[in-house]
Amino acid sequence: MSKVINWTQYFMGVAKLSAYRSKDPNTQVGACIVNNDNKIVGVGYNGLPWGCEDSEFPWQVREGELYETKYPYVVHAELNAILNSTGNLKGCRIYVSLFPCHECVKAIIQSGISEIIYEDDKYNGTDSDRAAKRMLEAAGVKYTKVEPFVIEVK
Ligand SMILES: Nc1ccn([C@H]2C[C@H](O)[C@@H](COP(=O)(O)O)O2)c(=O)n1
Ligand SMILES: [Zn+2]
Repeated sequence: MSKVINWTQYFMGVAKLSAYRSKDPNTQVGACIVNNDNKIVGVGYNGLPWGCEDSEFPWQVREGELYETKYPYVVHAELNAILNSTGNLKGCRIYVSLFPCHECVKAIIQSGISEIIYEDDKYNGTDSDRAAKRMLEAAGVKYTKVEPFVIEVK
């Protein structure tokens, strides 16, 4: 019999596939926004803004001057998905491979997205993560962790 995946696996699968487009050598993140009709209305991954060549900007992590790291330049997956989206996001869900940072959470709340579904939370307990959850709880935006899944093809 053919394998059928559920909606969560499907949309998280799209988010994770999108992550493979990221040039970040350390952390690839993907996001997929879905409306109440289960239609995909935006996808994104972490990458540089338009016109900023991957080969001309740094990809280093936290050592040295901020200017020489990736952090001031990278657009996060969730923000890219919001910016790439079509139409009103009120009541939509966002599927992300990694729990959003505090900056993306601000954009998620302001865009009207009402639920976050995520798989990884490697920054759990950091100040950014705690601030993100504090804002989500105040704003009444739900967040749900799902277990990673593997599709077996026979
Ligand atoms: N929810 C998230 C968290 C992080 N990102 C991006 C930003 C960077 O490209 C990378 C994190 O870098 P690290 O310090 O883990 O090497 O992931 C995102 O898009 N969404
Ligand atoms: Zn972020």
